[in-house]
Amino acid sequence: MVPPLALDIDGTLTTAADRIDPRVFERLPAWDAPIVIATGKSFPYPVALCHFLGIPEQVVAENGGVVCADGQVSFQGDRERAEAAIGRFRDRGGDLGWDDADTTNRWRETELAANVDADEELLRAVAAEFDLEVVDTGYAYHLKTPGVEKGDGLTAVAHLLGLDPGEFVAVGDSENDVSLFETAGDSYAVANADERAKAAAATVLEDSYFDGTLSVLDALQSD
Ligand SMILES: O=C(O)COP(=O)(O)O
Ligand SMILES: [Mg+2]
Repeated sequence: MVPPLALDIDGTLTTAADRIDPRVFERLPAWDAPIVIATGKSFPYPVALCHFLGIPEQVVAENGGVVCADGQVSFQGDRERAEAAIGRFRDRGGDLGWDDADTTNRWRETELAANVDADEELLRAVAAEFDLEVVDTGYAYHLKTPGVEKGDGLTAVAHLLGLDPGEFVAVGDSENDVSLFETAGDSYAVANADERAKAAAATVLEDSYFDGTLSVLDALQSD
């Protein structure tokens, strides 16, 4: 029997070119245990991924800010505080680095994100003034409420599914996956992972991006 999975998106289900690896569409729907998609992206992205994979909408979005499973959704974190902080960031000349549509933040409910080209030092200074924290995923800077974490989201989803979070195997690539690795029973960092993720994972994989994730799926299926 294969274990339930907690999978990050960016850097983990993607290629080096930031696309979903096409093999995700073969392997995830065929997985014979629950899958939780745990991401820093806003809620519609993992929901759409689950929808088009044809798997249940079991999702941790916004780094733990949004949790969805069993037809229920809950929220943690203070978007208004993040908005106030971004107001001050802009007053001091900061720019989040998105276009007018800002599809990165448009549907965000509990935190806000800046482009990796944004002024990190200014963002961190403003975050400290508002008792917020900045998480660097390598794909964006997330201005979030401390204590809201993917790992707690996984615990919430697991309980909704009648599972223990320790039954899950987690795969991820960046510091926003550290809590996921600490919560799951086993954890893997892909080879492209940042140093914090590598230090927190039980195993650092030889392969990068979805090649690394696939090596975990193959090994779990042959156990
Ligand atoms: O939203 C991000 O910055 C990264 O998303 P991820 O958690 O799926 O890697
Ligand atoms: Mg990632």
